[in-house]
Amino acid sequence: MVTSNYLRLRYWFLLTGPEFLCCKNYLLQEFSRICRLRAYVTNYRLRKKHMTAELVNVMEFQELAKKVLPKMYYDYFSGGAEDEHTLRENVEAFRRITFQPRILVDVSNVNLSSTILGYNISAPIIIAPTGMLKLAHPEGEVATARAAALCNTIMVMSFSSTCTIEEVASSCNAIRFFQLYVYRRRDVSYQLVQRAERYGFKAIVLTADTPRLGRRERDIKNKMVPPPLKILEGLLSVELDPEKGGSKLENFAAKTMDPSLNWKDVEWLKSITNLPILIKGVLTAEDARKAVEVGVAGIIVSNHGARQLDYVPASISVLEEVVEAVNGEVPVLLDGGIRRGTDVFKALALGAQAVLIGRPMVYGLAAKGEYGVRRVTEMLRDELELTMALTGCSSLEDITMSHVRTERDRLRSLL
Ligand SMILES: Cc1cc2nc3c(=O)[nH]c(=O)nc-3n(C[C@H](O)[C@H](O)[C@H](O)COP(=O)(O)O)c2cc1C
Ligand SMILES: CCCCC(=O)C(=O)O
Repeated sequence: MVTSNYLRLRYWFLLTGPEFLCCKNYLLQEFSRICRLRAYVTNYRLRKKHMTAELVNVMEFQELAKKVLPKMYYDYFSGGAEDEHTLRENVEAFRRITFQPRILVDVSNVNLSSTILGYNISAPIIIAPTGMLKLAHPEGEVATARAAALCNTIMVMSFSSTCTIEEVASSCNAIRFFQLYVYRRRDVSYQLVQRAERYGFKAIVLTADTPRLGRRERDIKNKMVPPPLKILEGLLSVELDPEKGGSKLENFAAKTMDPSLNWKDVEWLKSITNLPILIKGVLTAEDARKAVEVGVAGIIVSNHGARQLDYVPASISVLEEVVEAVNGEVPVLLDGGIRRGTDVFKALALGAQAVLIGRPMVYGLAAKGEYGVRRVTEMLRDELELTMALTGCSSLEDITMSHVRTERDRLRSLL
């Protein structure tokens, strides 16, 4: 207990130091200084020790992230809702899809380049919005954006960011989309949409699966404390209930998120921005049709990395029916559980135009900063390229449903 509190303080001070220096007590200040120093040294040693070891896949980044992060933060990043059934399913469902490769196809040139909403990217692999990245690395969202720029891909910046829109925008020339949470204080969401547009973000990604935060029991146990969200500086300050136990993040979300958000609000969003709007969190054909009807520019099939409602299906399991319902009217993207280039291929085969990657990017960031995010992106891209070569696809257009065998196919063949 004492050790875990000590660790919590140690890393809290390391990452958010200046905010805490309001403590009047001299002893506490000294304690904080020593804690930060010790955390810095420990972290540095751990990073250095693993710096030389070659990591060969994104799961190894997760192992390294687990070693370098304090438990509270690793649990926040890696955890899911309640029993974490969907968390496991997101990964397992990919494993149940197998390949039907074609042979004797000329694959001496494999082309992965792709276009999303008119923006050219090097591969259909983009960075999902993930909140509070300074808990993973002191350079947080800025390092992530720089990696996106180097890999020539898109970064979706989270509304729950520990850097400001301006910091991220001025850090590099990455193609950036802005993920939006609609707050009870609509003026806060309004202001941030305006700023994103002004600072060159290319699309708004409206997350629609979070009227309330899912029950994340690891965060409850750890009494997860969110860091200051710099993105909200000057716009909103939230007083967390000191008496309330459990996850302070949950407390924060309950105070900020607008649970009344509904389909009509997409009209409101369209009225305040000229940017294309993608809707994130679609899991059914019905909602996909509604999204098309209200005029969104794209759909992201997602269960929020299994962090919201447990026992929803793995996102890959519902992709086919969403794609059928959308009938090519807008692009369909997918996230959740992608850990291999083979997973990316499977999603593309079932109709996704691109995929978003959440946790692996965070693990890359935690383990090796900007370089780690770049390596994760490159690893997935290289694996996708190899998968294409070995299935007989030299371009993304060549990838079809006939290259994979799903559970649906297996059931059909039994009839
Ligand atoms: C630590 C963490 C923070 C997240 N924060 C956000 C967020 O701020 N906004 C959002 O729309 N989705 C958020 N997500 C969900 C991701 O955008 C994405 O849907 C999910 O991570 C994909 O699953 P994967 O982690 O298995 O790749 C978060 C996910 C994680 C793991
Ligand atoms: C209050 C929301 C935090 C970011 C988020 O969406 C997540 O942790 O899944």
